[in-house]
Amino acid sequence: MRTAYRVESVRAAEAALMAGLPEGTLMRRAAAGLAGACAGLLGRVYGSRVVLLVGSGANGGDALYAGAGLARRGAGVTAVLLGARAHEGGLAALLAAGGRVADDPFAVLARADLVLDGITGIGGRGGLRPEAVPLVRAARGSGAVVVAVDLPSGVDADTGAVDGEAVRADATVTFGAYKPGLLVDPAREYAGAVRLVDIGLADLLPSPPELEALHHADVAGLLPVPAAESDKYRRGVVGVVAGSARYPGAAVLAVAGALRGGAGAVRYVGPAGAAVLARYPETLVHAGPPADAGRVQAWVLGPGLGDTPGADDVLGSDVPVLVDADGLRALDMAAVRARPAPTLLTPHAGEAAALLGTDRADVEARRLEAVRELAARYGATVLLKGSTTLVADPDPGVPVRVNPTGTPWLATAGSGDVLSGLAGSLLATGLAPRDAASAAAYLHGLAARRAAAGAPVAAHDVADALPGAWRDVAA
Ligand SMILES: NC(=O)C1=CN([C@@H]2O[C@H](COP(=O)(O)OP(=O)(O)OC[C@H]3O[C@@H](n4cnc5c(N)ncnc54)[C@H](OP(=O)(O)O)[C@@H]3O)[C@@H](O)[C@H]2O)[C@@H](O)CC1
Ligand SMILES: [K+]
Repeated sequence: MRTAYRVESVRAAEAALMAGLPEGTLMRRAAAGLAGACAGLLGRVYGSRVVLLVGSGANGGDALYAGAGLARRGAGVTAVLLGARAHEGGLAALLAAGGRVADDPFAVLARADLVLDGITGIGGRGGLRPEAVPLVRAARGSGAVVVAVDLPSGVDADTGAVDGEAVRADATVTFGAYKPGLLVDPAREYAGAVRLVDIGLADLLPSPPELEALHHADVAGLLPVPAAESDKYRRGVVGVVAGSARYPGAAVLAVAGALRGGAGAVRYVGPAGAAVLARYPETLVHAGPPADAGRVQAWVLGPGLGDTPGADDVLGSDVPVLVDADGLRALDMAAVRARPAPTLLTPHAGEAAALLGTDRADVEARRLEAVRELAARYGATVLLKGSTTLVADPDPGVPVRVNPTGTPWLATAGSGDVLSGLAGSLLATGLAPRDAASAAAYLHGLAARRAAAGAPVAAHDVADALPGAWRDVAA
C-alpha cells in the first residue's frame, strides 16, 4: 500500500529524526537521492547541461546540493536564483564544485538538458509568484527534462489544489513520504512520474496516514472467496434498482457489473426486466416495488432510474445501500443520516457539486476536501469518481483511499453504471463500504485498461473484462 502524509506530519517526523542527527544530514540524504535520480534520467552526466531553479528555502537547498553532486560528476550546472536569498551551504557547495550562478537565465534554460525545480516544496504557499512564471515556461519550452524537487512548485502539498500556475514536471523526486498532492488531481498531473527517496522518516510518521493507495496484494486481501459450503444466498444477493423506460441500458450495465462482483445472485427490480433478461438470463427479475422483491444483502439504487419510484423503500431498508446517478438527485440528507445500515454514495464531480451546493469546477479543484466534506455531511462513505477516484469514510480519522488504476478511457457512457453494480455486489458479499468502494474502483480501472489496450472501450467491454482483472489481482 502506498501512503501519503500531510505537511505537518512530515515536519514533525523530520524534527524528531533531526534531534538525533548532525545538522544537514537529511538535506544531504535528500540531495544524494535527487542527484542519483537526475543522473538516471540524464543517462550520461558528464558534459550534460543542468539548470537549477532555486527558491529561498530548503527546497532550493536540496537543488543546490544535488547540483553540486552533478557538477562533481562533470555536468555543467547553472543556478537561477529566484528569491531574495538562497540556501547558503547549498550555494557554497555548488560554487565549490564548479557550478555557476546564471547571468542570463533564459539563455541557459534554452540549452538545458535537465531543469531542477527547487523553487518551493512543502513550504510553498499559493501558486507560482509572477516572477517565476516566465522562467518556468522557458524551462518547459526548452525540451529539457523537468524534475521537481519534493513537489512541483505551485501545487498544494496537502490538498492537491493548484492555485494559479505551477511547474509541470516530467518527474518528481519526493523525500521521506508521499504528500497527498502527489496522488490527487489536479496536482498529481503536474508531478509526472513520482519517485520516493527514503531519508529515514518512515518509522516516525503518524498512523493513520492522510491517504492510502491500494496495490494488487491489498485488494486481493479484500476480495471475497466463496467457502466450500457456500450457496448463492450465503454468498450474498445484491438488489439493483435501476433503469427506466427511457434508460433500460443503465439497468443492463449495472447488472453486468453486479454479476462480476462476487454476490451469489443479482436481483433486478424495475421496469427494464426484459432488457436485463435478454442479456443476462441468470438475473432474478422483479417488476414490483423493492420492498416486495425478496431479501437482499445490499442494494444498488440509481443508474438510469429517471423518476421510477422505489428510492424510499431502498433507503428505508436495513441493509447497506449504494446510491448513484439519479438516486443522488434530491437525496434526503436526514434520511441518509438516519439509516441503520451503511450508505455508499458514488457521485461524479457534477453530482457531488449538486449535493454540496457548489459548482463542478470547485469540486474538481479541491477533490480531497470535497469528498471528505460530503462524507461528513451525509454520514456516508463517498466514492468521488474522476481521474483519481477517491473514497472517503464518514469518520474523518480514517484515511481517504485514492485509486491508482484509473484511465481516461473510463470516461465513457455507462461505465459508472458498471462500477455501481460491481461495488454493490461486493457490499452484498459483506465487505465494508470503504473496502467495497475501493476494491470496485481498483478492479474497474484495471478492467478498463485491459479492455482498452490503447483503443476506445464501451462500458460493456469494461464489464466483460472484470473477471480477468479479478484473476490478475487475486493471482
Ligand atoms: N521535511 C523534511 O523532512 C525535509 C525537507 N527537505 C526540503 O525542505 C523543503 C521545505 O523547505 P522550507 O521549509 O524551507 O520551504 P520551501 O518549500 O523551500 O519554501 C520556503 C520559502 O519559499 C518562499 N515561498 C513560499 N511560497 C512561495 C511561492 N508561491 N512562490 C515562491 N516562493 C515562495 C517563502 O519565502 P519568502 O520568499 O516568502 O521569504 C518560503 O519561506 C522540502 O520541500 C524539501 O525539499 C529536505 O531538505 C530534507 C528533509
Ligand atoms: K519544487
